[in-house]
Amino acid sequence: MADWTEKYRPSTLSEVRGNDKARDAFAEWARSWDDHREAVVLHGSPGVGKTSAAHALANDMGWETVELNASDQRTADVIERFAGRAARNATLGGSAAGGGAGGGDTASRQLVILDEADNIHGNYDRGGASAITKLVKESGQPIVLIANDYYDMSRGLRNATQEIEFRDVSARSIVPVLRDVCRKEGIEFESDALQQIAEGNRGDLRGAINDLQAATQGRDSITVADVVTGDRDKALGLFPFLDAVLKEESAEEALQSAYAVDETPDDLMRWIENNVLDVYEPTEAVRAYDFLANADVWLGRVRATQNYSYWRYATDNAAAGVAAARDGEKGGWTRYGRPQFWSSSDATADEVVGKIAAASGCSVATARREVLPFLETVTHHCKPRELTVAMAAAYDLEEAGVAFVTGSGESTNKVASIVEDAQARREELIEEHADGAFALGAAGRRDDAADAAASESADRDGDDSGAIAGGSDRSDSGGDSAAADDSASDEEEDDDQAGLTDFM
Ligand SMILES: Nc1ncnc2c1ncn2[C@@H]1O[C@H](COP(=O)(O)OP(=O)(O)OP(=O)(O)O)[C@@H](O)[C@H]1O
Repeated sequence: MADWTEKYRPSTLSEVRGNDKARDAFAEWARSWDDHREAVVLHGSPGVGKTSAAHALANDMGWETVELNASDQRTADVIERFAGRAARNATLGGSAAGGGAGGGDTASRQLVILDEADNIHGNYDRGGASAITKLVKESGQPIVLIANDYYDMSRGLRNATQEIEFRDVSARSIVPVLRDVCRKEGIEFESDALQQIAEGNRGDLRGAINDLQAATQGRDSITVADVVTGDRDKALGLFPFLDAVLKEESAEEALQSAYAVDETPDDLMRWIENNVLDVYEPTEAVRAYDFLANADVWLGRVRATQNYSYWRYATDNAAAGVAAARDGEKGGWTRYGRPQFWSSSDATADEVVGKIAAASGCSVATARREVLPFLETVTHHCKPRELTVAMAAAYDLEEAGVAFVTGSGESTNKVASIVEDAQARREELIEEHADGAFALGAAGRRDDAADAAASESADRDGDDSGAIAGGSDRSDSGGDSAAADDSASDEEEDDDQAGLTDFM
């Protein structure tokens, strides 16, 4: 079953509904691009047609597109390689003569589309943010930045761009889109049912199309009674929920059940994923995995952008999609298994907080409650990288530990390279400690050059015998690092001081 939001994505600007003013302004921006050469920001809520408008415009103009998504790693380097090259690829005779419905230069124009431009601080590294501003200022090709929240973009970027707001799509504009979809899919409808879906989606056309698809799954008509609204008032347990999705309920009902379970979409998806093969036939499972993969993409976007409004698209796919992948209802009893990652992630969590507690001299409870959330925030997705390396070195974390704290995938190259650098850093620190000890023994005084890192910790120890006491008297293995020395020395007064300086 194809995803209707993709199947019915507008292919020309005239099919983008409900934002006529924005659409006209956008077309005008493109037509006059050779005169002003500025990038444009399309901003507005999720699912109102910004990305569709960008692709539709390129189609209308006969321009190619180059797209860089939030899920791509958008460091300065990557931006330069992908977008920069395209953006600077201006033709020598780059004027807009001929070609394309809008008169653009089809032979050479490339529309550079950058998604999630408002997430520059949270998601891009610093190099990425300034690379984008530079790109926008120097581009030889038209650039469209897409953002949910215009004012989350840096002032520099805002000043360097034009701006077009996409408003929430009114129910009045959503209903005809739903009607068109029904006609194309051969589905009879009660107008009130479509009206109800439109109103329930508060301006989000993508959500409305998803709901229509869920509600009409396996039928050829839709009535008001088919459109379930409102949450169930009782929280639903996980096992009844799995029965609902994998065995009993229609797509629409399964979606409502998902809303009634008191779990995040990430966890729901893992439960479903972990159990689907015990219930589904192979052909059903193939279809179900397509939806789970989609759900995973949306969850990735949530993690990358912290935009939790994408959660519902993950739920649409994981619950309604997986239910729709089933051929009819199923019976019987199934021993549902708990997703395995939970126990291992609990074990990893215990190990990580144990290491933090040992290195910092605080209790495990404090490490869990006070220090870990702080580390999770400052090293989210391994950014900034240097800080993540320093943290991994300070607490001697393995890949599972780094992945757990940062929320990055354990098997990624990024995490592996961070752990490698952290180990190199620990070895350097150990060597530095040894040098300091040697210098002290040979010369009878502290050698300035001997140990910049160890001197700080040794001095804080208040122990002039220096690096030897600071470096090797420790019984715990984490004591080799300067960070462990720092924190252990201060443990009595302050056990929640695992600040940046602790492991820098
Ligand atoms: N204004 C619209 N007209 C027609 N279809 C739309 C419109 N807005 C959304 N859609 C439908 O919803 C889908 C998603 O829209 P699109 O990706 O363009 O939204 P968006 O505003 O870019 O959202 P996001 O910020 O989440 O990327 C489209 O593929 C299309 O099916």
